[in-house]
Amino acid sequence: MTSTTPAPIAVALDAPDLETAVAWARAAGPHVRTLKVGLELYLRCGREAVEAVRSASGGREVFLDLKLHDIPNTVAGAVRSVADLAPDYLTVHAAGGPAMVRAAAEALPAGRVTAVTVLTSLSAQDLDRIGLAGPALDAVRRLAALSVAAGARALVCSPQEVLAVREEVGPDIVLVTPGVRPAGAALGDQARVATPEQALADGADLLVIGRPITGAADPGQAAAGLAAALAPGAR
Ligand SMILES: O=c1ccn([C@@H]2O[C@H](COP(=O)(O)O)[C@@H](O)[C@H]2O)c(=O)[nH]1
Repeated sequence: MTSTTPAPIAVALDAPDLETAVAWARAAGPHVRTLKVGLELYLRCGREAVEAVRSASGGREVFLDLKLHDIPNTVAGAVRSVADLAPDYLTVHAAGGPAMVRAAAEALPAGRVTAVTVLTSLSAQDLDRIGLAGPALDAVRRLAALSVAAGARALVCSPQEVLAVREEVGPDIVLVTPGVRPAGAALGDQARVATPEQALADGADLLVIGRPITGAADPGQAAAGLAAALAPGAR
């Protein structure tokens, strides 16, 4: 089954080797808008992973999830090092501060610097322990606003915060939500989660989904099933 309009899903290709990532990209590519290359794959396979995944998926968008977090000068250099790969999305941690986000945005004028607000694996208790007192939503809103003011064109937040973040940053910023789990799926290490249907209803633009697809016996079929369930007529 091939979906005519690819679903607003970025499949997280968290694979231990390039062969597996390429097989997942080939299987899921026809059904989804975006393929995500994260730290596991990039640190093992490097730039080759981006080219291979793009080509195996038939030219889908590439989301390079490196979550850069360092002083502004170092982050700007890191962004310049991957700019020629032309990622559609490249992540930095919003907690690096406005000067760091601005340095990244200036180094990638053609792509979307995407600021990660608060990791979706962190619960209220975790946030308390690391000294981010108060509800996650407060920190997410604050980091979202400062990142957009510094030039980020996309944000990562949990689906539980997407409504409030949309209200904070308006309609032009792409809101990306990991922590997405189909009803009944295992949470794994994700803490702040919602179903894909709920995330889209609340205004998410792109759902990051990894293990519910890549951990399935048939990742292509899992991606096709999710795409069909999220098609405009099906919701
Ligand atoms: O806050 C964040 C930021 C990034 N991620 C990444 O998304 C995927 C989620 O994979 P699942 O298997 O669906 O849990 C993964 O690559 C993370 O590095 C995130 O989960 N939360």
